[in-house]
Amino acid sequence: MRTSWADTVASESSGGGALSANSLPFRSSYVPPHLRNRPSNPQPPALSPARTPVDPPRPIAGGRWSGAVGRDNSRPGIGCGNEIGVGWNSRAGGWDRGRVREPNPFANDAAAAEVDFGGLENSGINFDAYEDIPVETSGDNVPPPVSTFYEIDLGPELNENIRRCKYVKPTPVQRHAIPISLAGRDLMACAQTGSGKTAAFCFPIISGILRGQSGPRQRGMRSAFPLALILSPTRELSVQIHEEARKFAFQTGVRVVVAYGGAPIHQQLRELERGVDILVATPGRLVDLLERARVSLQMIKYLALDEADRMLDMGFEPQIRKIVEQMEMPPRGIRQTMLFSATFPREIQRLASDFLCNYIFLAVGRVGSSTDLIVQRVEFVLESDKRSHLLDLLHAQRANGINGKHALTLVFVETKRGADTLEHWLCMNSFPATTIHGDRTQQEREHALRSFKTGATPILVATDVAARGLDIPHVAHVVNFDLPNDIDDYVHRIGRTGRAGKSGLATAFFNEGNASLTKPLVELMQESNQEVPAWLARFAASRASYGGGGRGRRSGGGPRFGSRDFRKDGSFSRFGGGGDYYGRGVGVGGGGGYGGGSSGYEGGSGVFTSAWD
Ligand SMILES: Nc1ncnc2c1ncn2[C@@H]1O[C@H](COP(=O)(O)OP(=O)(O)OP(=O)(O)O)[C@@H](O)[C@H]1O
Repeated sequence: MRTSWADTVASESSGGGALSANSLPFRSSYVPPHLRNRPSNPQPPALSPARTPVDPPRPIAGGRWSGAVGRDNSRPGIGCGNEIGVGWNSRAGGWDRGRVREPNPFANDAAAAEVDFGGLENSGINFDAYEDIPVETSGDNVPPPVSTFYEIDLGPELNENIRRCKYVKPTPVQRHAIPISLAGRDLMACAQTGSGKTAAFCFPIISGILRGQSGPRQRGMRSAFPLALILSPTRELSVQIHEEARKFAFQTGVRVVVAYGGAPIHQQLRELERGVDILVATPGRLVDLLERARVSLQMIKYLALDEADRMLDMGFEPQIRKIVEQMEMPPRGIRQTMLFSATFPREIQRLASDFLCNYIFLAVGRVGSSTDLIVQRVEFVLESDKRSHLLDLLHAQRANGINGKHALTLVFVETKRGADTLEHWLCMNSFPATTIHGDRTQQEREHALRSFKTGATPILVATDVAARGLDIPHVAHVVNFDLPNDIDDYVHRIGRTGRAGKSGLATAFFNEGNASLTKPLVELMQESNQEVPAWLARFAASRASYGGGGRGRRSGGGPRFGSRDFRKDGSFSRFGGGGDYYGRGVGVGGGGGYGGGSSGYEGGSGVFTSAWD
């Protein structure tokens, strides 16, 4: 039987394999990391009564909120009460690893490595490609970056898992974001697609939980009390973050659970009942669990919003606001909040600042820019010619053997129906394809993604539900069969290729219907050192000359790449009270493609629902 490397390492680290599976004591109750050094407490936790924002959760003696005991003075939280407890709970020797029966989260990696991608795979992560990238930080007392993981005291278990993930050195966003978060600071971080943002927020959370000493929690309680909440806009992305976080938390005792819509809730409830330290969720399902009182946010210390600009976008913001402000979550300054995305329009930054306290703004590369590793091509294709043009591309790709025999191609279209008909047509023309969109059942969506990832159906036709965050190795080509109306959506879509330092190709079919995208597209291409076709440059110039440049963005004017941290714009009002910034009154609405169904998340009739539950 094949044994994975991670299995071997895991059995070595648990005592050289001395314990057989049969000899493992039955794990009768979930013991959170912060309790490993304590005598077991048979009493259920005293649940705090409902609190107002000025009445934070009751500090637990020696806990992070006490502010007096257990503080690591070398890394004080700044200004808002964020602070880090000392010491590695598991380091002190109280945790019996042999007690934890945990499926090996690295097992799928070993299986995936066996799929033949024609020599494409892991030719090595080339993060040197990011070395020269400009980095901007703003805010008070920004902690300095690190160069290696070992400069950061993440703890032995996490370091071991970093090694298992084969991460040799931190990516630029990790170099900056991890020390900032470990110092207890709130963070708004913008870094290019595929640059390692997931680890950048997961590592400090796991490390913080291992250091912390929160209140007790027992298995079988009706409500689960996670310490960290990671919200993401789509089910598939939540599943992916969960898988990643489980790898990072492997053998640490930190328990990660995922909750998302479209999947049976009872199974998720059972998982929650077994205890949870980090809850990864989509907002809709989370609200459901909160309303059923099956999850309580009272103990949340860490809140991370992945794809934060999407989470605070038009239509979604009220739900996030409800979760963050009306569901007993400790207020900002008590919890630590981290927002990550590759794009951060200024008005979304403004909204986001409501959730943050004296935060640091971090931009790795230009805000909203795309990585130079993606070769971007724009071709003029009439609507009526799109199918035959796509077929030509695919035939050429097949004939040239570009990127190996199982190179994956991701094709973005505007509508769910369009996705189905294109998939059918491709299959009829001997190009095995599958599709993912909001009208498919969750089971179908997950099956489609698996089939694509393994190369069984090397073409995936998708709506924007697949545009953000998905990390699918071997996507060699992204085709924008229908371009989005918003340049940020374009950035995220093409970011499904050219990840983790690898190169990729993105082809866009452009015609008069995409006129509003011309200017931002040309700007984006120029700043990513792409060759702009002469016809496109002329078209952009002619539109500019009669004032129809179009922004294709929601940003409401101003230079696109001016000040990155909106606090530097000078266009916001600043009120006292701990250095937070309020610029409300600038709406997010009005054009930009967010109501028209082209880039909305599966919102039929302008209603954004199905990707959210
Ligand atoms: N330090 C590292 N060394 C090597 N690989 C890494 C490192 N950090 C992350 N990766 C890998 O890089 C890939 C991209 O990471 P991730 O999905 O976190 O990117 P991202 O910045 O969140 O992208 P997106 O903006 O599209 O969501 C993943 O396969 C991840 O495992």
